[in-house]
Amino acid sequence: MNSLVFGAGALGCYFGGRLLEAGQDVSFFVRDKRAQQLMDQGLKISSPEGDFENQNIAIYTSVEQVPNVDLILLTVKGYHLDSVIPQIQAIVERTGAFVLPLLNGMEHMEKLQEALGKEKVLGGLAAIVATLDEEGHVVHTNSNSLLKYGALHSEQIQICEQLEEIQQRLKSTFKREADILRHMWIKYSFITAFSGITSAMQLPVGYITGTPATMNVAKKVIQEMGTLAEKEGIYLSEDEVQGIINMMKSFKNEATSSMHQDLRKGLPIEIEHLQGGALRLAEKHQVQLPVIETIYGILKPYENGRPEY
Ligand SMILES: NC(=O)C1=CN([C@@H]2O[C@H](COP(=O)(O)OP(=O)(O)OC[C@H]3O[C@@H](n4cnc5c(N)ncnc54)[C@H](OP(=O)(O)O)[C@@H]3O)[C@@H](O)[C@H]2O)C=CC1
Ligand SMILES: CC(C)(CO)C(=O)C(=O)O
Repeated sequence: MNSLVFGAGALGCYFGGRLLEAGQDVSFFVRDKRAQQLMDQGLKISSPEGDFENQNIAIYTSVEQVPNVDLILLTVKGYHLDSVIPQIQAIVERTGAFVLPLLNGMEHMEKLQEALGKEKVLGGLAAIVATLDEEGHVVHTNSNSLLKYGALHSEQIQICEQLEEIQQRLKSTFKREADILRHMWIKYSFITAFSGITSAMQLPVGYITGTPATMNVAKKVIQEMGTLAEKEGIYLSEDEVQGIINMMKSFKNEATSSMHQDLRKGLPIEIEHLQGGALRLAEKHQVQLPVIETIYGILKPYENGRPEY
């Protein structure tokens, strides 16, 4: 299988690196600055699952350079999505590749399906805590990594089977899920609470789990996301809702969301893609999400980085 990682940030380099390590044919679609950095420094991963380094990765910066690929791992941020869709579309039209998006959230799914056709877009999510350091190397900080994927159309069965075959050679866990949309909604519910509240508090998760009033806010966000999931045809059981709450408790007190980390660094945040996306879906279904709406309102000024005043 020949894969293209579109967006060589923390997630793309981590999973792309693991696929390379397993002997897969992998290339990276990047912008000029990142291309230079990867050519100068190579791809490096520092991880509890094992360090990895490759000094000679295949890099493309224009759609015309991309060879025949079977799978595109889409690992840009939500706020990049609209600008990359035409490029993805051009690659898919020429190569027939399937797209496995690993972005948090759900709004990208409909946009990608509209642009590429439902048969081309798999379901997927990533559970990992990773970031790029100042040299552009991946730093993976939790103990393991998990990539979940699954078919959303009968034409995707074969590519899922091909992904399953790779698993035994991978240091990361790639897990095929029959009900991938349910898993995506669980992750979306978790991240909407986790990212929104850690960013609004500007404090790590221990201040959610250790403060009953704040934990109550998290529970309300998760309940609101449950209501939304149900409107989208995914019923989250009480056990699943409790599982999402437990997920928050499983993090070390000092851990925090990537949104909070980005906010601290003055970088853009995925507020529109995550909380904004939930509100747009709520409007479509005519439901109210008052707690998410409040968090969205508090964080919106930080959307493009810390405002100067
Ligand atoms: N990091 C994590 O631990 C996790 C992240 N996620 C989700 O995964 C997604 C990606 O996150 P993450 O990897 O952290 O983000 P990063 O910011 O590290 O990476 C995104 C990459 O996309 C690249 N990109 C943007 N536009 C283009 C373009 N036009 N062409 C090529 N490359 C482009 C950026 O390149 P450039 O350098 O040029 O800006 C950047 O390297 C997000 O939705 C996030 O919420 C999910 C689970 C865990
Ligand atoms: C929770 C975490 C770190 C990993 O799944 C994540 O997705 C994020 O903070 O954006």
